[in-house]
Amino acid sequence: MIGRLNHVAIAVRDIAKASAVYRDTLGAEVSEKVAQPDHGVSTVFIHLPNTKIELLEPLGEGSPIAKFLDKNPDGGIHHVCYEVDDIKAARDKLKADGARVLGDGEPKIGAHGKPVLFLHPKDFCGTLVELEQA
Ligand SMILES: CC[C@@H](C(=O)O)C(=O)SCCNC(=O)CCNC(=O)[C@H](O)C(C)(C)COP(=O)(O)OP(=O)(O)OC[C@H]1O[C@@H](n2cnc3c(N)ncnc32)[C@H](O)[C@@H]1OP(=O)(O)O
Ligand SMILES: [Co+2]
Repeated sequence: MIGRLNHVAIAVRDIAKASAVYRDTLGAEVSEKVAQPDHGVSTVFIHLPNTKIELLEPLGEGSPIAKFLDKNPDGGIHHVCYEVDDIKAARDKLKADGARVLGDGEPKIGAHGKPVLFLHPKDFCGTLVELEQA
């Protein structure tokens, strides 16, 4: 069902500082910061030849990455995002198999303008999984 690795997300407290590490120390191509108010985060994408790194910084009250950063104050890998051809078909199969789809279960539009869903980390080897429609 899952296809390409779309991105690996890293949660950070200071996205400007993290962007500088990737741009200046690691020599990567780094995008501008974009606010994603529907998701409670700001994002920066690092473009690598075979995938992307998504830097996440909390935005507003009740950000979904706030607790994660409380537990991991230096930041850390927050989720992996896999592409699927049909996100609603993937959701329905995963639910039928007993996996927990987060939120209200309806896809939201993600950072790439495509539908995304999140799956509970306890059902996927301790890793929060994002699905993005290819
Ligand atoms: C920009 C848009 C989009 C894109 O297009 O790329 C994005 O990436 S948005 C990214 C941010 N959005 C989300 O993360 C949405 C989904 N997340 C959630 O619904 C919640 O954050 C959560 C995963 C259900 C966690 O809930 P929370 O209340 O924050 O924490 P808990 O303490 O209740 O966590 C329960 C349990 O799970 C462990 N956990 C939490 N987060 C992670 C994680 N990222 N990776 C691995 N494990 C995680 C947490 O430690 C708890 O475990 P125990 O302590 O053992 O109970
Ligand atoms: Co993501």
